[in-house]
Amino acid sequence: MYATEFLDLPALAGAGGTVRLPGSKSISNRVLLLAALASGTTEIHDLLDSDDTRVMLESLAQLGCTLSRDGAVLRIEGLGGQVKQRQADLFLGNAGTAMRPLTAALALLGGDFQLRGVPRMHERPIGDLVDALVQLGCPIDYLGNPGYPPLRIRPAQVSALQLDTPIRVRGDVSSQFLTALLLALPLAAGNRDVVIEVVGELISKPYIEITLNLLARFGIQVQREEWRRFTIPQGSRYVTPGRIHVEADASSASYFIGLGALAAPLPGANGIRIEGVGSDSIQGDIRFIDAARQMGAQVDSGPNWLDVRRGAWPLKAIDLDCNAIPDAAMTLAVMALYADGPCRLRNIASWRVKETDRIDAMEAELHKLGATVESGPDFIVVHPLPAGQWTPAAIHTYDDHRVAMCFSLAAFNPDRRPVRILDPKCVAKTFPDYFETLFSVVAADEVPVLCVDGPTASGKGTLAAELALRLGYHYLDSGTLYRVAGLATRRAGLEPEPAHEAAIADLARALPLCFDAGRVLLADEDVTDAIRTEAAGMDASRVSALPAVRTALTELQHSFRRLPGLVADGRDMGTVIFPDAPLKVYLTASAEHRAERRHKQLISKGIPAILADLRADLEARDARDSNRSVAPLKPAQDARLLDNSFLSIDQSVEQVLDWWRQAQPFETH
Ligand SMILES: Nc1ncnc2c1ncn2[C@@H]1O[C@H](COP(=O)(O)OP(=O)(O)OP(=O)(O)O)[C@@H](O)[C@H]1O
Ligand SMILES: Nc1ccn([C@H]2C[C@H](O)[C@@H](COP(=O)(O)O)O2)c(=O)n1
Repeated sequence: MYATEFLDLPALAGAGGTVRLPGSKSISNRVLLLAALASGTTEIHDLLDSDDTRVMLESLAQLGCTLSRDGAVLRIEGLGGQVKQRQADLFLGNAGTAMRPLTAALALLGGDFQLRGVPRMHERPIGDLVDALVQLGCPIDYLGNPGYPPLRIRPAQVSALQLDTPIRVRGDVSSQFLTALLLALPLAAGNRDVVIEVVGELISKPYIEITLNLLARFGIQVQREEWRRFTIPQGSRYVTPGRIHVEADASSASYFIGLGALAAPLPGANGIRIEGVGSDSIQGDIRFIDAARQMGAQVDSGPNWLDVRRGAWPLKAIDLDCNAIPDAAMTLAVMALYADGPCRLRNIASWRVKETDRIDAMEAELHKLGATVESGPDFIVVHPLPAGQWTPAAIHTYDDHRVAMCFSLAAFNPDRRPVRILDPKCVAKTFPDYFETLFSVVAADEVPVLCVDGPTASGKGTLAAELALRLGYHYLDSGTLYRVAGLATRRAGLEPEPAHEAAIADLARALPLCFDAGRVLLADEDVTDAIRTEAAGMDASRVSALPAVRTALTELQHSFRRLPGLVADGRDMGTVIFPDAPLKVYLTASAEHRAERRHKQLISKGIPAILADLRADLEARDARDSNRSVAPLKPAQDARLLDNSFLSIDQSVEQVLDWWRQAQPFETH
């Protein structure tokens, strides 16, 4: 996951390949609650691991559920309709799929519970559900604003519940209220039928279908009359299915369906294959494929896979009732930028009470890209954005995972503008590895590189590693490659000198090198410390002066240039290896400061060192590195010079980040 302040997506040029998506959030949290309410052990396969499922799991554990993990399998010992802990203070983050169903279940289980979440959760309505539960006889108090969490649930007597008349609940604000009642009320159906009636037009019906489907898997056969009346038969009892599999998230699939529809195919790949969800899906958002087809995508499907390719191009404009696919429909709003006319997405009032007011959010952010957008209480119209009119934008994500994910599709714009996603870690709600997955199937014409070159002990490695962390970029410490080549040379019994140039180059070309969690492995041997000695540095400097060795290591260095970007440090990053890098920094410090730093560094590791010797060694190394015939150490013509003799590490980092920001075209509004 990218836990950076922002993530810059360079202009993307094409897509192709296979993705396997994480489990469905809606299914995961329903299954967790049902497994907890049932008697016996449920084995859940491929459960989503994300913020929203984590808060549900933590709550169930607090209530006394025993949970155990075995790889991708989670086992839950069900509570059999009882909670072990009758008092608990539960934090549910911003997970509506946890807050609503747990409210209903805990109201019926009897106990003293407080349910709270993040500030946005306290702005998301729950009054209609609470009204229905209070009408039943469950005592629930608002601890903040009436109609919204946080809540306090006090013990109710199941025998005293008012079950003679149907329980009435509104269906036109959030279908989660009905889902919550359907999941919980089997607890009260021991001696009588329990009837729920929906008031108003029920929205997001496919989510109710998921609920009914999963209830049936846990032994509860709800009788449905239209979408107005639901009867839980007398004697209903949760029965664990023993083993249950969570299919991949159909809403998450929408980004990759959109990607296949709008991205030019990569050579050798036949569009995008999505694994884990397909035509057999019980999720309503699978119908997103119909919308994508209407826009021109070619979609083939099997029971648990989808193949998506670009069909009509530009995409075709649509005018669509999106009530059944509210979450996935956000993806359509970004696809609309590539359509042949304005796209109208209707019946999406529920967007206003989701993680953020999604209608306002989408309008504001699409606007930043340069698009013309109109909106109303329950619709949005997005006009296509022609070439020449795209603006590089920093997309505010409102702590809303879907805003972050759908706007990644804007990086395919014809003007080749990069897109900045602010607070990219918000995707952790449902798809923590979204951007990593995206980068595995897309290509950019130009992956940005930030180069840091300079003499030894100037602090290049320290600076470059921190920059990579802050930007979410890959990191190449090119000196390591020469150090390992030097070590391999010694191990082969060779002197690092021109007489052995061809043999050393052969060794360098075939180095069995692997980087693993900050360690450097050479043919499975950890050589991290062995290559850091002063002698190893000197050997590295000597092999690096051999032209054939430099050529042998060029391809390996280029292979580090991967999405979303690279920070590379060395001697010739800006001059030879990545001459097109948008920012090159030449980092220096006086020999005196560098020798002192190295001295401190070695002493802190318990390695004895003499300051004067170190200074002499580093000056000798600088002289060799600067005077060799190929790729000598020198600033690139367009490099920014930074002497950090009197700067702290933080000051150097901030200075370079400042230059980096200046080199980017984003305006942060
Ligand atoms: N601006 C700075 N101020 C003080 N100390 C620094 C600064 N930058 C780096 N250092 C310290 O200097 C030492 C050497 O830094 P580092 O290893 O990053 O240098 P380098 O240029 O990558 O060296 P080499 O080329 O030999 O690999 C480290 O102990 C580091 O913490
Ligand atoms: N791009 C590079 C990186 C390193 N070298 C050589 C020269 C250095 O003295 C030696 C070790 O590098 P360090 O780990 O100290 O950065 O490797 C080079 O020629 N080109």
